[in-house]
Amino acid sequence: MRHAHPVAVVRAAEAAVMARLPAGTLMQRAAAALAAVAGRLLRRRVGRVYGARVGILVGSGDNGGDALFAGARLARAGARVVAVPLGARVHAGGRDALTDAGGSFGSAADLADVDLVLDGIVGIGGRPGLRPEAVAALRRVPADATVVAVDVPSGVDPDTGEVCGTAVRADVTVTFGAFKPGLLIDPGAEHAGRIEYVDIGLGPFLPTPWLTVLDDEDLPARLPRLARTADKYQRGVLGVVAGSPRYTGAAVLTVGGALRTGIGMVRFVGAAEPADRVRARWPEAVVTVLPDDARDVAAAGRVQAWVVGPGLEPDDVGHALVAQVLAMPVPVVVDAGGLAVLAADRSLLDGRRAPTVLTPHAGELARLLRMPPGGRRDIEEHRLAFARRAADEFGATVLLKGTTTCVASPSGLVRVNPTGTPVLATAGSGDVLSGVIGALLAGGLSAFDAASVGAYLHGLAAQLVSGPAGRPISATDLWAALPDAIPGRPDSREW
Ligand SMILES: NC(=O)C1=CN([C@@H]2O[C@H](COP(=O)(O)OP(=O)(O)OC[C@H]3O[C@@H](n4cnc5c(N)ncnc54)[C@H](O)[C@@H]3O)[C@@H](O)[C@H]2O)[C@@H](O)CC1
Ligand SMILES: [K+]
Repeated sequence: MRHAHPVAVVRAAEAAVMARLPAGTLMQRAAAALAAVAGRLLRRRVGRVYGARVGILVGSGDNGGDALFAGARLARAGARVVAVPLGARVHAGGRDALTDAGGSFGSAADLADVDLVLDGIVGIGGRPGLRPEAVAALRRVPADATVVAVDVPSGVDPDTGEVCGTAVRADVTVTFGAFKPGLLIDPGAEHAGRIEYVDIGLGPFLPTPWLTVLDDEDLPARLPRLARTADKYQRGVLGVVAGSPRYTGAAVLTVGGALRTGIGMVRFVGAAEPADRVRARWPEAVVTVLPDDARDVAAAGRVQAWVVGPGLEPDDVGHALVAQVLAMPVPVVVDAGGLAVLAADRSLLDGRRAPTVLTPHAGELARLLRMPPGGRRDIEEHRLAFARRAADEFGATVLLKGTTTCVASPSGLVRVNPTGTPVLATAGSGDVLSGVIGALLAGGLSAFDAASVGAYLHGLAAQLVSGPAGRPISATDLWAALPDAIPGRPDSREW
């Protein structure tokens, strides 16, 4: 599992480590690793370091210092290194090291033919946005040069991923001591490119992280355990309240997402039209058709978790359905039309003790939070902050969909999903996701695990069907790929 720490935490850990080490040790560790990555990239690009052309964009702080010391190492290996100062001063030790090693200082015009650029304009000490001289220098960097950001791409807010104005777009970001949240969340994540993490020894001084990213190896231990003796009821039963006479497909997609994630049974509860569609496509689902006034959802039978909302209309019937489901003392996923009902009547969450997972995209969250027009854009630019705020305000686990899906728990933890792909931006893919999360909840996962593991599997399934070329997919393609996205469970050996 990767984890990230905000700047204030990284600074405190750095101070604690620096107090125990000779001055400059951390910067040398950072510079050595940075030079190693740059050397590798140069060998891949031009076959060697000797004679390769390297430009360094140097700001006035220690980020520039890292870049200059790394540049000195590359110059000693024979690279032709030119540094372009962009601030009021440059790191003195780094300046001397570079010139001693045979590197030089020049102007932005000297960047015209570089193979690789080190972005040492600002790191964790920078405010978002770049000054005009930095923007002008970036324009002189050849479009095909390899760009390596030092610690963070300059212009990206390391704590939030926010970008205001121009920011460096890196091929690789070499980050020191800890991932910063802004490297993992768009738009910052997109600017960071591939991230190379360098351990400079901060580990013992970092607190338990509140922001994490699941990796492949984290999955098996986080999936519902499939005990040898479990019957279908013990394995988990999910209730799905979805679809309306107008939107019938959402019900089919949600039930399919749940069944293909692995579950004991799905009980579908809804209006006659979606119920017919579900019966026809998923004969394994147990279907209950509700009367027109939508009374008595609970009479459908016992379940361990509910999904409510895909394809529901936020009318009186929708309200009655969401109210009944949220009144039951089991975990509930609220999606789509269910979120619209909640936005209009937040009191439906009053007194609820069992876990709730809300799965809005930015527009739905703006309505839930009753933001003024433009709220959606605000949320997209500050995804982390709004996901956490909503989790706190609603006392629910909030999965904010988007370019980087963030899952926030009411206790302040966040998981950022690494498997998202733009091919998932297609109608119905959210309905499948709610079924996946519902199945994991019914299987006994916590709300936070169910939402974050669900997002992970959903993204991986999309990647599997769409392939490395990113072939277009439709939501129903995810059904077939879900079983392949689910790794072996730890106790599968029992079989
Ligand atoms: N503190 C440490 O222990 C270590 C720090 N390291 C490096 O040091 C960096 C932090 O260094 P600093 O604290 O000196 O801060 P930075 O170098 O990140 O930036 C601060 C400097 O940039 C200027 N600045 C701020 N915002 C700007 C903007 N938008 N445009 C242009 N200039 C701007 C400031 O006036 C200041 O001079 C890290 O990101 C990392 O690269 C590494 O050497 C590892 C060890
Ligand atoms: K930088």
